[in-house]
Amino acid sequence: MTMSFLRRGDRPAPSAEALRLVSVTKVHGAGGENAVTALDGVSLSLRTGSFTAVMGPSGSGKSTLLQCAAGLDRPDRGIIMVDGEEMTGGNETELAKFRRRRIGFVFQQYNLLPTLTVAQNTTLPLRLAGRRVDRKRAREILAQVGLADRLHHRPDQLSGGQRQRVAIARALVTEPSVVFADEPTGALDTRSARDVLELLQDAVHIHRRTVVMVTHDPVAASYADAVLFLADGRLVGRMDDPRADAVAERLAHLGDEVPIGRPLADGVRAGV
Ligand SMILES: Nc1ncnc2c1ncn2[C@@H]1O[C@H](COP(=O)(O)OP(=O)(O)OP(=O)(O)O)[C@@H](O)[C@H]1O
Repeated sequence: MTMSFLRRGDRPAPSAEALRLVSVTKVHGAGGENAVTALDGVSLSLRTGSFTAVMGPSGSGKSTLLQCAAGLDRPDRGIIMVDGEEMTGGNETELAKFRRRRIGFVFQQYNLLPTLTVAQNTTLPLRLAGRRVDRKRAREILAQVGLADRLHHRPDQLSGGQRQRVAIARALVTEPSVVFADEPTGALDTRSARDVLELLQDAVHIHRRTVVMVTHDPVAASYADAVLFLADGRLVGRMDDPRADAVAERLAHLGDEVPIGRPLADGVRAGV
């Protein structure tokens, strides 16, 4: 990697809130006989410049949480605020605009466009948002993720780890308030996974982005500043400065826990 990254413990000063969820509920198939409550009154608050992992058993609602928090899906109830601005109001066009301005995504399967070059994939969100494409900035950001010499390659000429680094550059190019990563290391070998996780750490600790990452992997989660644990659509625990072995241990006992947080006057739960 070409970037250095700060040691854990070198935290930014306490600051503004990047993401807030208030009593967010999502029912898949609402009204039908197969309705599933995937999120059940989830409230949380994440500060700007934090790196949070979301973990929980299969079916606990992690992807649904990410999709709702990122504005890719709409909750049935509750409020989502990004940088103090409510995302949950408005129509589809407004929501898409909001997302393009404020949100970045990294997916497990990269989701790069195969016919575009690395540089073109990276700047695509700027073009979609009708913003000026600053090629120098794109080159800089690709250099930061170690791909300065791959600008004109196409995705099928890259390794999985390199593709995911393009996806990170693409997520960061718009300088979003929050980057959501859904199993970003799920398809990678150990070494490439470490590179990707270090880049996400850099985005947080050097560039003060806010990252929320869903993962099944306790080692990946240990790169975050904190882990939130979900079970049955509810937040049931939080671990600061997570170590992989402690995360694995907590995951193994998740079913034993009760939802955390006592409702506060404004409806936000304490402790999350
Ligand atoms: N489109 C859908 N229609 C019906 N039910 C759904 C839909 N999407 C998710 N669910 C259900 O909602 C619950 C939460 O799903 P979700 O995908 O958010 O869980 P997850 O924690 O991300 O799981 P995994 O770790 O297996 O990816 C599950 O019971 C799932 O079956």
